[in-house]
Amino acid sequence: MTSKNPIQKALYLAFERAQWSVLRDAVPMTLSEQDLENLRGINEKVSLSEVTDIYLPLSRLLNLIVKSKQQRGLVLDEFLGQKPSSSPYIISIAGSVAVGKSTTARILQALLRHWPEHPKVDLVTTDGFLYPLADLKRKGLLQRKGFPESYDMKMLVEFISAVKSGQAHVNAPIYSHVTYDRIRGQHQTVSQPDILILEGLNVLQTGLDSPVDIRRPFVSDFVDFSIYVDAEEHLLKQWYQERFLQFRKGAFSDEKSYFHHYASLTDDEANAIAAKIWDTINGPNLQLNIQPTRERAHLILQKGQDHLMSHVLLRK
Ligand SMILES: Nc1ncnc2c1ncn2[C@@H]1O[C@H](COP(=O)(O)OP(=O)(O)O)[C@@H](O)[C@H]1O
Ligand SMILES: CC(C)(COP(=O)(O)O)[C@@H](O)C(=O)NCCC(=O)O
Repeated sequence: MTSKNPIQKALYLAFERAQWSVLRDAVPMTLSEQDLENLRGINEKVSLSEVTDIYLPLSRLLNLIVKSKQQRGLVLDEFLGQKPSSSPYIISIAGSVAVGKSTTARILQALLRHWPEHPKVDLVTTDGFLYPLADLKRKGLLQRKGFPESYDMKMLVEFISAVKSGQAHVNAPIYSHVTYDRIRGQHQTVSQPDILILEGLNVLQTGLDSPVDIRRPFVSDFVDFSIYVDAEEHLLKQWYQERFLQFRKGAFSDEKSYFHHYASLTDDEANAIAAKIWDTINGPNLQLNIQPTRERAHLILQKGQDHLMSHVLLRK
């Protein structure tokens, strides 16, 4: 739990890890060896107990919530005397840089696909909606990457609005952590999924947080269920540094990598650079723009040491 800004517990039903995990007993779904193998492929560091204790109960809860929304849609269609129409159910996942949003999103995508009510689950990350690197440099925003002003929010809102309205094919730009930039000429097409998971540090932000046009719709206007992944900042900084070291050994060795010049650093040097990036960009962004949105979420997943989930908080 982040001690500096305690969560308003009165807003939530709070579950300790053990209380939450027993809810998995009611999951009428088992994972085959192959499923487990596939989940391993998402992130080999994620433990099996994390999947069974935390993510299976969560996928069951989400399945019940999505089903009830789908049933409500059918009732509305009958009432209006119209042909069955459907719009994707949108789940958003917010949280700090390096908290594990994309890992959480990919596990949930894999589990939610198992439910017969919603086999088509797409995943989009908001990184692609960062302005291209050249624009960020031109606008002097390189040291503000990840801050609200570094995203093309108009483009993001138009994207999510088009998906929600049931448009047949909607394109999203793709971001590369290797080139540190939007990939030119490539996009991801979203074609009427049953569920869309939208993952990014900004998905709970509104224009009210920064001096931009407050009349325009926000991402959250199109989101049906929002999740915030939370952890104390000293852990987040440590996870960021660990990921930076991993990238240094892997992706940074690619000549196209934006951080290629870091590939030859010692571990200590790389750690110091990652700490500085954290202290000057990602840490301030967390404190100013991300953590203040936490209590807008329907569900908060709280992580402790080793990424283990310690508490689950569900909005009453
Ligand atoms: N459940 C988990 N168990 C172990 N390591 C994890 C877990 N989730 C994320 N990580 C690790 O933490 C780092 C950040 O995760 P990532 O999903 O890339 O975060 P984000 O998308 O929030 O920036 C990565 O090195 C990832 O391997
Ligand atoms: C692209 C990001 C804004 C968001 O990333 P994510 O939460 O997906 O890790 C972030 O990774 C980033 O580039 N931050 C700027 C400072 C840095 O970490 O290089």
